[in-house]
Amino acid sequence: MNLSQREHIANVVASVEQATTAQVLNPQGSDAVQASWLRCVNHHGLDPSRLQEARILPAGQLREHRQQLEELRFVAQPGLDKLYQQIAPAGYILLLADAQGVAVDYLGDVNAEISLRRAGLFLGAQWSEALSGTCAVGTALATRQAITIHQTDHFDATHIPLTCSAVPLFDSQGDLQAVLDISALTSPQPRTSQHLVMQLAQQQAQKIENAWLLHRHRHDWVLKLSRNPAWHDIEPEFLLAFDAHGRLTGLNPAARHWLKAHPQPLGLPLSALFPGPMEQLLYTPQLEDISGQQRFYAQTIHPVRPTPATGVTLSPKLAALSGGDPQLDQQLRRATRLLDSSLHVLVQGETGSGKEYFARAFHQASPRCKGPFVAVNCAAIPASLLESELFGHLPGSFSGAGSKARRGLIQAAEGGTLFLDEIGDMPLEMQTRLLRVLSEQEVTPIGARQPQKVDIRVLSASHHPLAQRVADGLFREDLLYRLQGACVHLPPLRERKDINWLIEQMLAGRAQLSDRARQALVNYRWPGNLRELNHALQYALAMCESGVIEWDDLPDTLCFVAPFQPPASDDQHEALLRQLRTVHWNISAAARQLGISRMTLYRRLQRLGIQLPERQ
Ligand SMILES: Nc1ncnc2c1ncn2[C@@H]1O[C@H](COP(=O)(O)OP(=O)(O)OP(=O)(O)O)[C@@H](O)[C@H]1O
Repeated sequence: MNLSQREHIANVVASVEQATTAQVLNPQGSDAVQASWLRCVNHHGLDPSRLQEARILPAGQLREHRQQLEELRFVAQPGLDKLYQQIAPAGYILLLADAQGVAVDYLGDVNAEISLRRAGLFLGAQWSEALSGTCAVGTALATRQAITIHQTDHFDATHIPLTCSAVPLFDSQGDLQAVLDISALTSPQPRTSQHLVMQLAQQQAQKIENAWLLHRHRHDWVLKLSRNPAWHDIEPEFLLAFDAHGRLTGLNPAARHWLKAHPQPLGLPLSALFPGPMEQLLYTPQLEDISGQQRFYAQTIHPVRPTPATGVTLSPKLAALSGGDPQLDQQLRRATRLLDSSLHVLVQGETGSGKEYFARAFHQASPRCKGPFVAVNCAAIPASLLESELFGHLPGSFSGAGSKARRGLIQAAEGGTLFLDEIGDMPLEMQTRLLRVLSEQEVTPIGARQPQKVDIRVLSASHHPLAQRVADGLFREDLLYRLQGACVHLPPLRERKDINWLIEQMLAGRAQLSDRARQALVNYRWPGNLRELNHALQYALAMCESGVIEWDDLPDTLCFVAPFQPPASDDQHEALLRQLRTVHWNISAAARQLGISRMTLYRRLQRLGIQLPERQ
């Protein structure tokens, strides 16, 4: 450890002590760097006297992080290249980090690779506050603000030669997804030397956000708005994406700021922002906002027609859910396209149609597969317990909370997927809390003052039509728009063309089906869908003794339904009577000849209405 490192550590320790005291008096008193040092010590348990080398993720893990941000990386690439050309001559490097602080893209001088790698200015470096202390990427992620962490602003004395300027990147849903960072191994001492670097990073970040929105919403209408006509074509100020019904589906951070009076702008109708019908608004070159206070130069980008669904290869984990049913395959192709996005997904389908089964497969196929899958049935947990189950609580925070803190299921799903079944049954006040979790990516356990960061993807399902719940005032519309970032619809079993495949899957080679039994299964309407089919087959497996499931082995509900009162039953009746007569009504002998058990034969007799002759 050199002298300047020792001095730095002493300074951090003294500042944190001082700030801790000051914070008691004035919680808002500390600046961003000092606030971060405090978080490092008090929240992340870091010790400034323990120097940490830069951490670089192994290639396998890095690949996963890169894949998760594939769409953004693809869109950002030209902008990153251009920015690097501007900064490279001055000795700077460029990093694109994901929301966990991992550098997933890197542009730097190959001649300085060894020093850059050692300093962590390299692909795969982990720059979260929790691991590396105060640093531009980590602190930008923690504060959701652009920040320069210059030399001794760093918490860890290892990093004090560096200067780093980072800008958070938000997607069109307002979620912080990445950080753009410009760094250098050495720099002049005054922090003002970094002012222009920060300006460059901010300008490029804004362009990347806009390009990402235009790419992601290419199938929507996008309204470009500017207050200044000269720059309108070059750099529009606000971007607002709308679906075909005129509902806001995405917006850039500037537009979000403009609409800050609406805490949850997604889902707002265009008519809430501008007077007049959508068809007219989208073709008007100058717009006045609904308050009549602001005028904009406007231009509309028309939706690109979606590419044919057949162009997508199904993810194998999702492909395993279908035996080739065209309706389901189409939904699975759509789901495959959603895997890498962070959109929350609403899964629709009748009871028992496999919504939870699908949700598990989706989680397994998604980049979150290493994280947990937590399923919650909102209707099965009493409303009085649901809140603490979901959000967790501190000891003694309500009567019955007990003396121990409890981690909620939302936090249990950290880094993974939360499946909220029967979400339509969630009480309204809890919907408000859930909305906050989704929009802020923070959860506040009951009784806690400080929210805690969470990173979850929510898949939800409901047998209530949610639009109707909204119309009845029982479900928050803004929450619905959050949850249905995308929808997947699972067809009912009666419409599926792959029932034979499903049957084979569920039987898993444990028995075969007679033709008649198969026919009954295929003809039945299956109000309970896959669950009912599974139960019927389990029942039949328990009943059948010969390794072949006969019609009689199926549950009664299947054998006595209208579509399957087989016209063949007269023939069957006659054939069975003939057989019984030839063996003189010896049930065991008849069963042997038919290759079925006596029990099955008795059930068959009962169904066909054949009475045994009275014993003499
Ligand atoms: N793809 C599948 N392959 C085999 N069995 C399946 C499949 N999908 C669902 N099942 C069976 O159907 C049952 C019901 O599935 P699941 O619980 O996913 O339905 P659901 O739509 O979530 O039901 P609910 O609406 O009642 O919540 C499962 O327990 C499983 O036995």
